[in-house]
Amino acid sequence: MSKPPFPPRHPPAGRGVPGLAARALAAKAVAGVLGQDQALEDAFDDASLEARDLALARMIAGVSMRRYGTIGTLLEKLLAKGMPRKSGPLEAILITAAAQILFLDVPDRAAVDLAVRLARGDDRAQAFSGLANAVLRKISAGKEELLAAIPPEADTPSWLYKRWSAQYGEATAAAMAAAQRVEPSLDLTVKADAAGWAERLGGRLLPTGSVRLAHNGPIRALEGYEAGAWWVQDAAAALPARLLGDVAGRRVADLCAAPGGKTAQIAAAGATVTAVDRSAARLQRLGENLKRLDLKAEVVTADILAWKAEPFDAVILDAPCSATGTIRRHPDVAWSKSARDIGAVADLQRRMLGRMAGLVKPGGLLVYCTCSLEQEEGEAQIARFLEGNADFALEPVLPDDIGGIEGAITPGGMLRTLPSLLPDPDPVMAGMDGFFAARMRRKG
Ligand SMILES: C[S@@+](CC[C@H](N)C(=O)[O-])C[C@H]1O[C@@H](n2cnc3c(N)ncnc32)[C@H](O)[C@@H]1O
Repeated sequence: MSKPPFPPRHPPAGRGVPGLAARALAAKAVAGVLGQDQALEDAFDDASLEARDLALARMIAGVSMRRYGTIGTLLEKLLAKGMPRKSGPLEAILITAAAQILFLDVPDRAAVDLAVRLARGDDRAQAFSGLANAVLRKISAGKEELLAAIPPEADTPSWLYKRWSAQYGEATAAAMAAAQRVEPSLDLTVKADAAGWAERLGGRLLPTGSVRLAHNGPIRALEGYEAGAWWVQDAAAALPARLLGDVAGRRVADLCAAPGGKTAQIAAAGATVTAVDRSAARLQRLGENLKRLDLKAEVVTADILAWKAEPFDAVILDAPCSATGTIRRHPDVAWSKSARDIGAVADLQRRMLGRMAGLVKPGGLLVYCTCSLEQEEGEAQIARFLEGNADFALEPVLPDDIGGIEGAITPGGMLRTLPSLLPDPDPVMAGMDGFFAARMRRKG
């Protein structure tokens, strides 16, 4: 599908028409991802909507991106002449309206009417408001039949699906694509008494130690948030720091640390942590998170490609990556990345890893991790690192390190979680992000 032109000129706020402002914001957010590679979440940062409308806009935009492949295929089928050119926000309006009709509990009539109003309110889209009305009514009238003709993998970009089939095999790629179509649960890492918090919050204690809740409302309203008893962290994201073992009393460097999920884990485990990140804004969030959790770390704003320090007992490097493992939580990532991005981040990761040897004491541990499903950013990086650093040896991940999920350990002894792991009869309670981690020890 073509990308919507920019900037979309949406009507001011649709004052007086209930629900219009939420739809306008959802369409703007989707247009931002598709046309400008903006992160979906950034669209909601400065939005001045009431909490209810903001939540609705987020939900509509989220499902629009999660099911963008399906919706795009349908629109291509129904628009005989393709998406009209120079139609401004029309495409984003259609995508977000189709998402409501097909996947949300919103009256179809309201979704269609508000989409037509939005189109009429934009000088580039208004000529196509009749077309929008006709297409959306067709979707509403034939939804079951239209959806039945689209395969589940349509919601994963084909370049990515091909890579996953080649890396993991067709059946696993299909299971991963299917898992990403479901809005995931909320996972928490707790400071202490995970079983007690699972019970108190009506959640479930996972074998890995995380607490899982079927919750998609505001986080701050949950018990224990203000008291700093837990933080939000996908079950898979909580595993790499566990590979450091017992860090109590150790000096540990957390590199590429913000917003601090792993810093909090390591500090809560009793280590003296140095958290390094080059983004001051993200480190500010790390500071706020640690303050709420009543945890401490030395915080350093620096580029780790240049940063020097006395060697540590252990180092964890959570390198910047293509983030393809986070698509179930951030479905926009699927549509804003390309194969080229993988090559670029892999090169940066290689350079970062190249500096790690000097930061680990003899006998100390190095854990490298990324939230990517791409082997160039994982297994291949470690193979290259070990080839060039004979004083490091892989220390294989053991089932006990990760709550016994043997399916997450590669034949080579590295951690490789997939969205299709942790199956559950309730799809919302299933799955985990795609993460890679390897543990290496520097010879003493
Ligand atoms: C995957 S995120 C880290 C997530 C974090 N470890 C956590 O668990 O919450 C990657 C981080 O790398 C940081 N980063 C990217 N390039 C960097 C560099 N050259 N030096 C230091 N930090 C960098 C980014 O600012 C970003 O915060």
